Amino acid sequence: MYFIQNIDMSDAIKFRKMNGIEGKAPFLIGVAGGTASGKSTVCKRIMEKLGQVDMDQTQRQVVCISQDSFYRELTAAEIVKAGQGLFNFDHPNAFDEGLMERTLNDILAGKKCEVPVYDFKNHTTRKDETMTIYPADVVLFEGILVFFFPQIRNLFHMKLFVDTDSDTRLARRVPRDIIERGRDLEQVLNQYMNFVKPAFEEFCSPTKKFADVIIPRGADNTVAIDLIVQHIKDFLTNRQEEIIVETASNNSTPSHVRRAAINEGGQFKRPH
Ligand SMILES: Nc1ncnc2c1ncn2[C@@H]1O[C@H](COP(=O)(O)OP(=O)(O)O)[C@@H](O)[C@H]1O
Ligand SMILES: Nc1ccn([C@@H]2O[C@H](COP(=O)(O)O)[C@@H](O)[C@H]2O)c(=O)n1
Repeated sequence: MYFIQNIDMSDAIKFRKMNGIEGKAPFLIGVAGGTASGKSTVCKRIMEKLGQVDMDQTQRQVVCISQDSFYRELTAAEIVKAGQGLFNFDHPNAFDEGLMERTLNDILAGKKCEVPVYDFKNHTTRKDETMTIYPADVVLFEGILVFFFPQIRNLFHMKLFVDTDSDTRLARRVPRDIIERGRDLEQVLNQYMNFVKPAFEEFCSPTKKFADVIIPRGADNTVAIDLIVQHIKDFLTNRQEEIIVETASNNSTPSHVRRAAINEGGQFKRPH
């Protein structure tokens, strides 16, 4: 107890970040659910309730990544089909599973990562832009098929499924795709009937059975979101307590040396 009271908390957290790379992986949470079920909104609410949204992204303890970043590059012929609403973006083959798995493994190893930014209007990733994901304690990974691929599913420490009824999802998807994703009404409805709905039934809905927590009604379900937030807070508190105890027993390394050990490669390393 004496040790704990004499430790500067901010130093302790930095030390855990340096240590965490070689020691503890971030807590990885998968958030699946049908299109427009509210996956992104649920993740946003979780981040808000944890006070993470207005924070500089290099300082965040909790970060969120979308599976949309991992749509694979299309061939010229596929891009033409996509423009006509004839490409199936809801099939598992539309994703770059390898890149997704490598990125999540890098995140679990505490590395800083560059994640593609997806452009729904052109059906491609932006060539000139990536999003930097800095090491964090908790990482949310959301998308329609995040539980479909066993190698990826098995990486999650906690699995959430956002379960919103399909009429509501369609009613949300139509205006979103027209306003934000550059589609017209006919395109959205054709794509929904030909690909989105059948693929949801074949590939997404069956993955609900893998979830630890099912969230009916998505972001409207404040009780479920509060329970999840409390679970994350407990995890962060336990981790901080471990840091304090470890820092106390490791106190031979002065704090200024530990801080200086944050190297330029974006990875935090233990001092030699
Ligand atoms: N509980 C809700 N009530 C009303 N609109 C919502 C709700 N949740 C999400 N939306 C809206 O529905 C659309 C899809 O939500 P989003 O969270 O992006 O879904 P997903 O990430 O599952 O595709 C967005 O325009 C969002 O603002
Ligand atoms: N070029 C693309 C790529 C994907 N889609 C649709 O996006 C949906 C997944 O995103 P959510 O935010 O809705 O989870 C998926 O259902 C694809 O049909 C697209 O329309 N165009």
